[in-house]
Amino acid sequence: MSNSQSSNVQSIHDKAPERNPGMDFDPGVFAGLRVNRSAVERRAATLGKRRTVKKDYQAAWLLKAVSCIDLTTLAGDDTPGKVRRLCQKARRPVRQDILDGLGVGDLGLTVGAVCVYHNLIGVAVEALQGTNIPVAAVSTGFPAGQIPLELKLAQVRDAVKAGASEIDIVISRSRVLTGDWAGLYYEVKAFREACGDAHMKSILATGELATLTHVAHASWVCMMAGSDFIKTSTGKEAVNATLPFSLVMVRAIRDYYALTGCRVGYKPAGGISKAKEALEYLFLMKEELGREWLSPTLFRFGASSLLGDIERQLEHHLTGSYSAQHRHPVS
Ligand SMILES: O=C[C@H](O)COP(=O)(O)O
Repeated sequence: MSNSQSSNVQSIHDKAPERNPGMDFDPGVFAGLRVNRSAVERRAATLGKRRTVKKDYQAAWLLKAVSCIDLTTLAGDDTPGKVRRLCQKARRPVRQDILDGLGVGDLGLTVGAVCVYHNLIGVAVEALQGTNIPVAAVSTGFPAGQIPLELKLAQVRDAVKAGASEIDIVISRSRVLTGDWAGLYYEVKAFREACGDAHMKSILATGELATLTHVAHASWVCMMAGSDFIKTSTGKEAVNATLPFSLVMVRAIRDYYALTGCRVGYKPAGGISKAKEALEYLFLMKEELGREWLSPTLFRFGASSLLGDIERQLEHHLTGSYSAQHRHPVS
């Protein structure tokens, strides 16, 4: 792999994060927007098409994907020990012998963040001391969000106090399903204020929003209310991240940028476990938003098992058994 390819992976990780100040609630901006499902699905299908790309570029893109992972554990059997092990992996996500084999030496490569439940924030903060890896905490009654607003706000403030610098909030799906866009805006804005200096990612739970038009409108409202990232799913819905949901959301991000000049990040999450899928998402970001969004400051995968497959594919890449099914047009 060339020096410029490997330094690209490291330098994107050191950029300052973007912030979104939000804007006044204005339903006129999105009310007329309707999403054509079949057009979106046709476009999504093209992202999954196989084409070949030079093996060196493939490895560089997989390393970039690693730097964009929110390495996640959100399970009932999470323990302090499990979170400490995850943080160790976050510090050195790819085995040194693989990096040496790729010719990139000591890249200083880490994942984008470690994402945990509220009660394990302190453990993760301690285990990541001395690194610049942020701790992300899921909040506001994750995953369903079915608790009172005061409890949600208290949870956000508490997570920040415990050391989380990224807060993944869940929106109230009922506000979307009943068309209460102003209610959604003021709720998310209150979360934004409770986050203080922490970054806020708003989880739409797209699989529970009934229509792609709702996904587009909810994306707009969350961005207007000051979300730094919009995120598809909790990983707990029946349908989580998909390319059609992603297309709708990144196009809303593109249009919000055109209107406000502000870059909002994107986080597909839930069920993304294969290197090939990661490449499809990177391709989507590059095609729809441009290279600027191919950075952990503006793009994250929420994933608990993706890193393992990427590491396996990088290893296969070295041994020459990198499978044709993983070739994909990402450069
Ligand atoms: O936010 C992240 C998701 O909960 C992770 O979902 P996953 O376990 O399907 O990768």
